[in-house]
Amino acid sequence: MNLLKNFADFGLEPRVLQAITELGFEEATPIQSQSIPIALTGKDMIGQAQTGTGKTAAFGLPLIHKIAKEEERIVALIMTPTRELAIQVAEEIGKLSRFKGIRSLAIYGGQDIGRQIRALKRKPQIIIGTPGRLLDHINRKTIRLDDVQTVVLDEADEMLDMGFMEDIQSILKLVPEERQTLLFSATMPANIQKLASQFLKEPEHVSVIPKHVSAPLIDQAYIEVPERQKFEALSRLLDMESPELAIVFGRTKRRVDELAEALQKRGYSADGLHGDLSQHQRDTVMRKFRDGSIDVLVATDVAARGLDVSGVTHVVNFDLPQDPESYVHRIGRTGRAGKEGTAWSFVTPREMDHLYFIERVTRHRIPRKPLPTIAEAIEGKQRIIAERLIEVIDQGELTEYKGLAIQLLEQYDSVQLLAAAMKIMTGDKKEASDIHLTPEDPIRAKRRKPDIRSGRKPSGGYGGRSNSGGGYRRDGGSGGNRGGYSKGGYNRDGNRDGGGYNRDRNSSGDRKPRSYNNDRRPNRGGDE
Ligand SMILES: Nc1ncnc2c1ncn2[C@@H]1O[C@H](COP(=O)(O)OP(=O)(O)OP(=O)(O)O)[C@@H](O)[C@H]1O
Ligand SMILES: [Mg+2]
Repeated sequence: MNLLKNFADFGLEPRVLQAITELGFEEATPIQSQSIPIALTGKDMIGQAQTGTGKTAAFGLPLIHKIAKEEERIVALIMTPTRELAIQVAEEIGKLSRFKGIRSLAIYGGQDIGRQIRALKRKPQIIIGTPGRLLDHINRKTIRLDDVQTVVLDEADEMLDMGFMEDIQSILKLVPEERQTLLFSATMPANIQKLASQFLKEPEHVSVIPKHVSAPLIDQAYIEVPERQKFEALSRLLDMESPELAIVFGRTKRRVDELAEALQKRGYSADGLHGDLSQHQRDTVMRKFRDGSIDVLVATDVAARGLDVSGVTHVVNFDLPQDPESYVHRIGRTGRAGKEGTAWSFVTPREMDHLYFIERVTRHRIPRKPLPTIAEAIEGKQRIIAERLIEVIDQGELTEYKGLAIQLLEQYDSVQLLAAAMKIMTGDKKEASDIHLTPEDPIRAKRRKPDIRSGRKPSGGYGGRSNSGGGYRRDGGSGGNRGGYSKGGYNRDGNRDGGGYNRDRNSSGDRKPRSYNNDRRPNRGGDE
């Protein structure tokens, strides 16, 4: 197959190409090369490619190309499992359709419905929404789907897993039969076939799974650590590596709250994100993380899917995820768009079997790494302080401090003075004795056939690593560096629909089984 890499060769209209150029996309990623021509023909398709390899534009560009600016009806519907993802996808669609003047709108729970109804009056052609709130609008007759020509299910497998099957069924019943349906995710567990056979017509399958991992973009490792030492391990890792931005995944909402608080006590700039926060709180945390006013985002799996924040250099699984799919998506929050990233997982001794299970399903061996020593942590912290000092010297503007500096140097030794300044900069972090984390029970390995995940291509694997086959060139090649592409303004994050939903444990610590039952359905009461 002769794959096109140049966006201009797809026959996309000039105003769409202009947006692509503006975003700094120099060439199409493999999933884009393969999907765009198929999507343009109007056929149904299933697209699978690794995290961070541009699936949004893969379905977004053909959609935008086809819609006429004058259109006043909703002709395209994109569904996502979480609110932040709806917001983020809407942002990306907005950027890609900017010069064409297409109107798109995000519709999600937790936001004032009146505001959404007013925005709908501006006649958007593309709706990006979470299933619950979409149904709400459909019932209120504020959204009509009679004219929808294209439906996209982003993170389709997760929507199933969250119990959205019935909602999706109800929504799709209202969309004309002769529509085009596209389904995208980095993971395709076997149950996705059920959804596909029900909603898609003779779909083309596009699967970009690299055969050889020449240079993984995500450096994965696990650290065996007893439950009660996890916090110390995390502190040491953060000190040693000083991530630009890090996401730390915890199993439950309670865990996230406690961990975020503990990190703050220790002087880290951290905050928590989970489904029990108000939408306003969720938005605020995400905005702070995006603009760098916090460096550590502690989150439940609400942040595992689709979230695209540039500058995330590290992902830490403070608690191992239950599902291998979740592992793949969580670590995929780093190593995106050709950038490198690091992903560590804490594994308690009793969870080693579960780690092997994740390795088997993802077909990737995760190397073991020793717990960083205190000396390494201190060294890391000091290195960062030294770098900061040098940066400040380079910036100049020190005149007003110089007088006092000279005075002090007359009385004290220079090394001693500098050491004292560095000690202050290190911050006065509270001891671990002040930190309280409720222990989590170990996750037990589930039985599942290794092949179950891969849908059509059992020979593949979705080890959550990008490489030459997966996406971008990492050697400064044209795809690897997005040049002047903006870091994204406000909310471009992922997030779950149901505020009360928890795949994690609820605050009282009960484990929610990961199966289809009503308990696991998003609690939309008061949320949608
Ligand atoms: N052709 C391209 N060249 C450079 N950057 C791109 C290109 N296409 C998309 N991107 C950027 O890459 C990043 C990741 O894209 P996107 O979020 O669509 O990934 P994804 O495949 O959907 O990942 P996930 O599985 O985690 O949802 C985004 O910031 C996007 O703007
Ligand atoms: Mg995505």
